Amino acid sequence: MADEFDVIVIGAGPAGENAADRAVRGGLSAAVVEAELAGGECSYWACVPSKALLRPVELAAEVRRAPGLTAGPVDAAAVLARRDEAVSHFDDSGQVEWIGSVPAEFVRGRGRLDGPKRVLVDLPGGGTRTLTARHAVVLATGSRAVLPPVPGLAEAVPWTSREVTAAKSVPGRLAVLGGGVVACEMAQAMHGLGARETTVLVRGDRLLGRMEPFASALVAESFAAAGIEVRTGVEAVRVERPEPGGPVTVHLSSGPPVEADELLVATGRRAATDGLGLETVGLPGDRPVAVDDSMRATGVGGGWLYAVGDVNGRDLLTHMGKYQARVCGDVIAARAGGGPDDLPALRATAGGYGAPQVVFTDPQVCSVGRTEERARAEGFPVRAVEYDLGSVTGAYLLGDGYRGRAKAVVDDERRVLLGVTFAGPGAAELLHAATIAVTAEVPLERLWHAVPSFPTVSEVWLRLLEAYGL
Ligand SMILES: Cc1cc2nc3c(=O)[nH]c(=O)nc-3n(C[C@H](O)[C@H](O)[C@H](O)COP(=O)(O)OP(=O)(O)OC[C@H]3O[C@@H](n4cnc5c(N)ncnc54)[C@H](O)[C@@H]3O)c2cc1C
Ligand SMILES: NC(=O)c1ccc[n+]([C@@H]2O[C@H](COP(=O)([O-])OP(=O)(O)OC[C@H]3O[C@@H](n4cnc5c(N)ncnc54)[C@H](O)[C@@H]3O)[C@@H](O)[C@H]2O)c1
Repeated sequence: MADEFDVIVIGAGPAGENAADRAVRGGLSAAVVEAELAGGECSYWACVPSKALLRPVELAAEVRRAPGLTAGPVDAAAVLARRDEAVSHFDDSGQVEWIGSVPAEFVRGRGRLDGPKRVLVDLPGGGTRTLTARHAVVLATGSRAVLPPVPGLAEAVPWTSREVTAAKSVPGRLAVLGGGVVACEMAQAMHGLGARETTVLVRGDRLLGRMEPFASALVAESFAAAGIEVRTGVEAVRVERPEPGGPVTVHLSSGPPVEADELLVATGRRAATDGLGLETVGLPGDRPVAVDDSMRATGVGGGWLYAVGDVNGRDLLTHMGKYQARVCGDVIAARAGGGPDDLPALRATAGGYGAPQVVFTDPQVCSVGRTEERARAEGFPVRAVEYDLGSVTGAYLLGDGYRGRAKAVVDDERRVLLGVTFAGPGAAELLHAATIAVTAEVPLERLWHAVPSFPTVSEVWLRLLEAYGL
């Protein structure tokens, strides 16, 4: 059977769904092809379950900081049950229905390119369906966890982000390889749910290596206080697991080996391009699909191929993938209709200076724009100011021993913000104000008139501006 649509989207994660939605809003027809579950990694094995696991752990920490309240042990079984609800028990019928309501045609199966504007879908029951696109094909296939080539690691069948977010029980002893976002969030969630011996094995010299160093230090301090062991400067050199599912031993470049009941590997992700047929359109199949700011794949004749979300390797974050997808769907509709395709709203430029991101640890770490190190490396005339969040009355009132810090990186000539980082319990909701200030390049002299309410944590904005000299 051959079918023709204006736009064919491969991958129904948050990015693919949004690309289809915007293209249809622009007057085009669309088909969305999905090999596993509509909603993608984010809904079932990433953002949603990880935050469902973290929230009670975070709340217990909040309660412990509040005088007069007592936090009992977290009921792991209840938290896992709530997580199951949050992932709809791996039933994607709600998402499939939503795609139908766009309206777009949902096609279940594994899609692959077969030359320009042609997509072959391997159907779950066998057989292949051929789809052709009148205007565009959008790749939105996401990313997959990487297993580094450590001897014995693959044979040990460790957990990746998929298994830890879908865990049916909590191991007593957990070793975590990696020091990035997945490692930190999941170490904290599992430890809070009962993994009494949790050991994080970090190759570099600190956790969250892409964040401001003070944020890494605050998370490390919190982990130490909670009893999560962090070993920095260590490489896994060999992994042993004599019995499938039994204890696992990680041998390290220095120091004693770590024995655990489960090993989580959280050492980054790679674009999901396997078997996607990129070679049939002249693209390499072993790397993210490079795109321009309209999300059009570079190096493909005719300009009909686009890539949004994790698969283009730009910013591996759901909100950034969805943002790219809105631009992509709109720009495809504009180009199909012969309208102007170069309006500012038709270019995804937000990632270029540093995407907003929240790490949902306790303390939360959130940042937007450039770190001081990056701003200096890019040659900006930088002046950075910091302030102790715990000294802000609104933060002090949140609980005993509130620990946090904020930093603003300022372009000292233009007197606009290049980046902002907050680390502290409940800091996540501070981030969007920073995102607006950084994105809109609000001059500090204007920001001075944005008066934060008393007593809120946002008063740190005033303190940062005072520290700068206003
Ligand atoms: C543990 C964890 C926690 C995270 N937490 C957050 C968070 O809190 N906030 C945040 O912003 N980001 C978070 N992320 C990142 C976020 O999950 C990704 O950035 C996001 O899912 C990317 O969306 P996407 O649509 O590009 O890809 P995905 O969500 O990966 O969706 C891609 C879809 O394409 C399908 N697919 C792949 N190949 C084919 C094919 N050939 N044919 C048909 N279908 C195909 C897949 O089955 C999948 O459904 C987290 C990631 C992890 C691992
Ligand atoms: N809250 C959120 O926004 C959130 C949560 C989870 C994941 N994510 C996104 O998902 C993506 C993937 O997360 P991640 O934590 O897997 O990747 P990451 O890139 O954040 O961290 C990977 C870590 O593994 C280390 N590493 C790499 N190779 C290694 C090796 N061979 N041995 C030991 N350590 C090694 C790196 O130094 C780094 O510390 C990130 O880009 C992140 O933005 C976002």
